[in-house]
Amino acid sequence: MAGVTGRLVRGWCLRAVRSSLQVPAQLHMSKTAMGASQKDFESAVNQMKLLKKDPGNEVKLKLYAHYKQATEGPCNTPKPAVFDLINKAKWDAWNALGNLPKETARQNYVDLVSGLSSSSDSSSQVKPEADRKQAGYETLVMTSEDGITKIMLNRPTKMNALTTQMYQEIMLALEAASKDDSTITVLTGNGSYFSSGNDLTNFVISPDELEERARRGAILLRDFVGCFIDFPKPLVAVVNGPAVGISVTILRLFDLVYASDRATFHTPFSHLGQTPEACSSYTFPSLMGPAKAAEMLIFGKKLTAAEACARGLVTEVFPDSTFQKEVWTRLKAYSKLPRNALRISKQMIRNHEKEKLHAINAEESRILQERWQSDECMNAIMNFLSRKAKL
Ligand SMILES: CCCCC/C=C/C(=O)SCCNC(=O)CCNC(=O)[C@H](O)C(C)(C)COP(=O)(O)OP(=O)(O)OC[C@H]1O[C@@H](n2cnc3c(N)ncnc32)[C@H](O)[C@@H]1OP(=O)(O)O
Repeated sequence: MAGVTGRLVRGWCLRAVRSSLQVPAQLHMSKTAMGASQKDFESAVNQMKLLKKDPGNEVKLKLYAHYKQATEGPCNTPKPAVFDLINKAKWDAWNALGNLPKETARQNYVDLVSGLSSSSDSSSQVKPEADRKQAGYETLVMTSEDGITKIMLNRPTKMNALTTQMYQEIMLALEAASKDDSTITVLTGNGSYFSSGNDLTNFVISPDELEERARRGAILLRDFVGCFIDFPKPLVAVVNGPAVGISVTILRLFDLVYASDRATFHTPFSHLGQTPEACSSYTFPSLMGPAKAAEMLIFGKKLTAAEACARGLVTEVFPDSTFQKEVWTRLKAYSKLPRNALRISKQMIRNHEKEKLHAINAEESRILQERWQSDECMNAIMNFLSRKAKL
């Protein structure tokens, strides 16, 4: 395996802390945080060994921190060096708990494990409707009003970068929206960004996991994009700010794309040692011609909203100061149109290409699976995570 991969993951000693690194997707800190006995805690630690599903780094860190706090008390070890990314992230998470009492940390750990166990009991990937409402979404805000279901990406402090959990929640949200009684479905972002694309910390893994994680990543990508290809109702992107990577390429699978004049459109795949996804290797050249598509997808040229509109990727651009008001007024009017007519017309427009898009999606995902294991890709991620490079 590539040397740089080893450096990237140095310190993420999964086996040593295995029991403390598995955290549920639905985290609920106990309000009665003093109740878990040492026996409950030990049993929770043992339960972790049986879990198969990886909940993602962000949640793993939370459980790691509570485990350390419960067993060792407040963090008083030296802060790891800035390039020791994994150990620094772990140290930060533990240190952030301050003087949280050991008993509270123990209870929180038990609660976390219990949530994870119940979520991993579910064998099907898509939960029944009632369950989903109960579980809610951690990374999205989903609302339904005036015939419009709005799915809002909700990690504003991370520029709505897409974690594994987020991809999964978006798929669940789309599935729910496809079945609800709304007319239109909207995807937008909370905060200043629409989305900064794939969360690059998704790549923080141990070297021996790389091949398997790349394989699972490719399946996730294929399924995620597949949900957009098959989405049966009018789908609208309300691009409230800059969009990067997959949050740009996916736009061609929407029926309307409204953008603030503050939005930019950036696909820096080559800079990241990666290649296009979301069918953009086919949809972009057919939309804007191969030369303009190459400028974006191969050379990573960042477009303004006006340029993206001129290339047909954006339907209409609005001044940022009136963006929300104008867009939602327009969408509310559209949502009063006959629902079935809208749906059937959308399907008539989209159905011609569906099969082809699924084949392209599968091929792009396969190619990315290889790219993610390359030195080029790992070096680029390393540079971003160590703050040597920004787009
Ligand atoms: C399984 C499916 C895979 C699909 C394949 C998809 C591919 C892609 O989407 S490729 C595109 C990937 N995205 C990027 O390369 C963007 C990386 N981010 C940046 O270059 C910058 O963060 C920025 C230009 C988007 C914003 O810069 P700035 O305004 O200076 O803000 P910060 O960099 O300080 O960001 C605040 C905070 O958010 C974190 N963050 C932002 N984007 C990402 C990201 N994509 N991945 C991980 N983290 C991200 C950033 O690290 C900061 O975090 P803190 O330092 O903890 O505050």
